[in-house]
Amino acid sequence: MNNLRSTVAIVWRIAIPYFRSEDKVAGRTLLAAVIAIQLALVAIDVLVNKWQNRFFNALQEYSWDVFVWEIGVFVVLATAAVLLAVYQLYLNQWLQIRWRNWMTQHYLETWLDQANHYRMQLTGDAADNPDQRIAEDIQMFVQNTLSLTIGLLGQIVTLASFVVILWGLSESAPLIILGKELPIPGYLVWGALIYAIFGTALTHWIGSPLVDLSFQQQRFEADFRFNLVRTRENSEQIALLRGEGAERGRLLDRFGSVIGNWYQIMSRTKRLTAFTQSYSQAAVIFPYILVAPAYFAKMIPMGGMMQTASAFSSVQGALSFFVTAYRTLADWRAVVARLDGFERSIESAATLASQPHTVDVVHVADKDSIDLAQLLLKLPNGLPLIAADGFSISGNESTLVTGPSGAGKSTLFRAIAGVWPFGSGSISVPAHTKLMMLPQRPYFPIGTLKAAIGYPAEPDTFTSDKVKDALTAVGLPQLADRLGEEAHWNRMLSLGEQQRLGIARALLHRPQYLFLDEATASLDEPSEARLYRVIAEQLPETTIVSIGHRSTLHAFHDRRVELIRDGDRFSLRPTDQAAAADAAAGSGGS
Ligand SMILES: Nc1ncnc2c1ncn2[C@@H]1O[C@H](COP(=O)(O)OP(=O)(O)OP(=O)(O)O)[C@@H](O)[C@H]1O
Repeated sequence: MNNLRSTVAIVWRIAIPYFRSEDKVAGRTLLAAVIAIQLALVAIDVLVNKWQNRFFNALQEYSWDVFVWEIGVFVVLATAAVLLAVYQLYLNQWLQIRWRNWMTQHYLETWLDQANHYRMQLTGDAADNPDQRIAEDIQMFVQNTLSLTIGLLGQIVTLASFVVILWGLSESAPLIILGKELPIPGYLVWGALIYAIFGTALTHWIGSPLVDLSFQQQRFEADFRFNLVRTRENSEQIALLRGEGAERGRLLDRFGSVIGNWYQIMSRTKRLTAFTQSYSQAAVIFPYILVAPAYFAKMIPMGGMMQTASAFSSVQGALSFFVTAYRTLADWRAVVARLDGFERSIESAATLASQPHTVDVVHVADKDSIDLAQLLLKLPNGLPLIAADGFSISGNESTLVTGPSGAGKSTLFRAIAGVWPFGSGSISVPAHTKLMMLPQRPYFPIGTLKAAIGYPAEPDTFTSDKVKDALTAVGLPQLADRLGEEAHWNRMLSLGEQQRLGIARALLHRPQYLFLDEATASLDEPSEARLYRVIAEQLPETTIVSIGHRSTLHAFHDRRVELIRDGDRFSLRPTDQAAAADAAAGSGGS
């Protein structure tokens, strides 16, 4: 029960924002229309039930005129039912796509907001495969929430309407057992109720493991798909390493989980279907058995018996809603749990950035330096990585950061960019200043070359001439004629070419601070030197901060700082101090 209550609370939390959003008028109107049609359909069911009484009595009494009239009545009722069903589905689908559209936009916004997507990965992300949650789970959530709630509402109204009819029929067709009349008021209603309670309890007992199995199935499917995408993305490496065999094994391993879980679902579903099918087959005959004695005792006519059977099946059907919808309910609860986990994961990634014991990145007006104060960067597991205090990167003073591999140079850049939350202390950066980070392997979205270079700006932000100039400046004039070509540029260009494109991006964006994290390391030294000269010429106002291991880079920077080991962490020191520290350590050791 608690479980059900918490699921309903979660569904409410996930579903209600749409009906309060800017699209609320359309959403609420469509929902109201779908509900109104559902109620109208129940009303038609009630009319058809009463019609059955008249129709079968006309048959029994060989009354041709009444028979023809009732056929006409049926045609009208059936036509109305068909039209209502068609428009209910149409409006339902319309509501689904609007709701899904809103939820997808909302999820994309919060997931991509303030690097939440990145922090979610860092924290070991409880929400696996966000792609699946956004692409598939939202769609399933919207579709199943609508079908289940509208279905449930329809069944409640059906129940209320038919219980009254069935109660009345119980009086005209009293219960007769072994020739004796048993005066139980509303016995047909009680019969339907006991039948449905028994069915629901057994269904739940047999089917409850399906919720977990369904959750796992969706996860395994998403894992398998994600690994296929990774194989496709890294196909060159796999081909060069002859890794196809290993890859096949790994993929089949993942697929094995899909299959294994599916077999469990099959076996559970088989048991559940065996029960639900027997249950609904028995439900066809059950009301006839109850009222047959009264019919054969000639206490009710044929029409009365047919009406009773149909009313009984409506009440029993409504009461057995959970039996028939169990499989959908199991899938739906799994989807609800997955979306809930995703929302929580985004929320904790967002709060992680603003917690008191994290790195505080403050934007200060009227200053032109980046200052690190009492900064201690940590790994996600809490171990210290880098300490820096009273350290500044002044505007217009280019800095080269060096240090051993794994010392935390890239992490320092991540912290300055405001995406590394683990640690304490503060980093103040000038307000309204454009910082740009260029990693060793720049990212280019799949699309036109022009859009890929200008990323993350809108594709038309830079004129084609400007982009061509930038390409020529970085030594890629041969790409200048291909600006409109769509491709997967990360896969198509060499790493050196990608790094040149990265610099072209910086030339277009003209940031005040440009952080180059081994962003030219794949180029030969003369080409690297040429690129640094181009940056200095074309971006004279830009402060360069580089990470690099080559000594040839020294010439292009005003000062050097080094990360040197200091106990369990690395400290940031200007190289003259670092050299002194090294010398001291050396003399101490000898
Ligand atoms: N997401 C992460 N989760 C856990 N540990 C991480 C994560 N990112 C980085 N690290 C660890 O932090 C340490 C510093 O990594 P970082 O990439 O900053 O080093 P680096 O000095 O730039 O190294 P290199 O010169 O080899 O590029 C490494 O030990 C790395 O394994």
